[in-house]
Amino acid sequence: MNDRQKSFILYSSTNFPLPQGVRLSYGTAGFRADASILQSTVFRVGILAALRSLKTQSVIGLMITASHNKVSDNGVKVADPSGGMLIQDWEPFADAIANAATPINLVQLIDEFVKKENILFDGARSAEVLLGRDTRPSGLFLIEAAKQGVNSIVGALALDMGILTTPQLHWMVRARNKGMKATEDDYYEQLSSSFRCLTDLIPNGHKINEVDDRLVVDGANGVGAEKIQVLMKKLNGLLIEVRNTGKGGVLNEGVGADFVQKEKFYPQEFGPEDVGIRCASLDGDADRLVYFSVPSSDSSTIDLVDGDKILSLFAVFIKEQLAVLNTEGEEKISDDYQARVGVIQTAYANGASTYYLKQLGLEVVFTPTGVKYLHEKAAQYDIGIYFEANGHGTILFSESFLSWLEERCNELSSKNKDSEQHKAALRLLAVSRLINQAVGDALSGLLLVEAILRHMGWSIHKWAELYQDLPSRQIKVRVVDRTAVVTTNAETVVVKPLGIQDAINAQVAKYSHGRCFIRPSGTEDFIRVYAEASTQEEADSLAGSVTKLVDQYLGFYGSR
Ligand SMILES: CC(=O)N[C@H]1[C@@H](OP(=O)(O)O)O[C@H](CO)[C@@H](O)[C@@H]1O
Ligand SMILES: [Mg+2]
Repeated sequence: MNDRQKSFILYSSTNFPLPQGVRLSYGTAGFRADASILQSTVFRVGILAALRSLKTQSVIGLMITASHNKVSDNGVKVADPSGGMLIQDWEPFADAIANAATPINLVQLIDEFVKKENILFDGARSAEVLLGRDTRPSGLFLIEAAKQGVNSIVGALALDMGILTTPQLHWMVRARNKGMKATEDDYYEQLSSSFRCLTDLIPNGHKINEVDDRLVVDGANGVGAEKIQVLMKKLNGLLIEVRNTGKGGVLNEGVGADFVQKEKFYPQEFGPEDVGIRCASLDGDADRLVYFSVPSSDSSTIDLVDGDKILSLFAVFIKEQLAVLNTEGEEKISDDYQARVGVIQTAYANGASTYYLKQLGLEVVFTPTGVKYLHEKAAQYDIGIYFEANGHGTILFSESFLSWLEERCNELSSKNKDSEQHKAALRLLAVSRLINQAVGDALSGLLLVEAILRHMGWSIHKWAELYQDLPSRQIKVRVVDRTAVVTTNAETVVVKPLGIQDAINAQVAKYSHGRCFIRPSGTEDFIRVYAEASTQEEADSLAGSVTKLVDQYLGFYGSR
């Protein structure tokens, strides 16, 4: 870095002093904190995004959101050139600059990093960062901080894309870097045209009745509520009633996918009068999706259709289409290709879903919690389907599989356009265009669910009955130091503190279908205890006894 560049950063960073006593870390989902202390962090992440763009010679994304957290919080995360999360190698640098005490320290850290990464400032290169934010009021001043951060790198351009869902920004970054159409309108166009393609290919006779046709969406009083209404205008024949649109309600307060999945209770503006209706819930930045229905008018709980069941629905459909494509017969395709399909889950996936998916003959693998791990694993397959139980997930298609599929589709089309094989190939191609290839996306996920339910002729109840969830219980336990817990095997086995895993095993052995694990949360100061068993009482009791073990081994601070 030359002196001019250094003094540029030095000068602009004096406008964004680090608040006293603040220590932040780029966790599972970027930096998150009370919005009032985030300006310096966002400014610095703006610098990081510009450097990442210089390094990769690609467009980078910067999103201001705190997802399902409360409205007074905010956060910032970076989208890499592929549209995925920031490469993990850069996270320590993000941590270091976010916590640099003075502008001079900051410049020093950047200078060292630029040398280490061999980032060239030769004037021939430029950097471009797309900025997006959710509907939080604090997004307005934080986006200004981000712009100044980007602009403090000579030759870097910050493009403010306005209010977007997180997946829309990731989608745009990916599309820009692939030289594809990349505006917000292009996003709606791609989703709506591929949805139409899927519904046009629905086999005759699969009609669902009027009640099952109705879909009501909880927009979490956030950005997804507005965007889904824009999308809906482009779709013929899919009527969506949107509630919790932000007018009158507070973002994520008693609403949204996180609330619905964790509390197993209907969100505000929903209730007994919605018995039997297919309902869906988005989170605050619309990258999570769950479905639910209200079983009866006197019920105090809901029938939750979580990320595991969305995954299962997608897996059933993909498997079915692949089987049709590979059928022996007149239209047998010349160049057979056995697509490697992988299903990726975390330890929080309900055991019944894993059992179901394995019974279907699918390869199921586990990764640690956090979509960056699931996404990375899914990218190793021709078709990688991943979901967290909380509703974040997508389906990734490999480039090589897609180009094979396109060729086969052309071949089949010239032989017999109406063949079942041709239709299956068209459907798989449409899924690859509909479902967001960059990151989990509630809007594209919702359209795929809707298309598949129509294809199958299934109601939400029929879908919910794919398998019966095993009763489970999650408890958050506060301990003296949660980093004292070290896990292995996709977080299912504790290696430290010594002895606790044997004690957990001894408890689990007492229950039929018992399963239990503990891990430190990556986003909150808690140890999470997860337990599953044949009955709710047993799951509660197993979680309770393991909570006691956590208190015993790690120091008691209280749990809830
Ligand atoms: C049990 C659970 O829901 N964990 C969530 C939560 O992570 P923790 O590390 O468990 O705090 O937040 C992550 C980011 O949103 C999400 O990826 C993950 O699924
Ligand atoms: Mg989210």
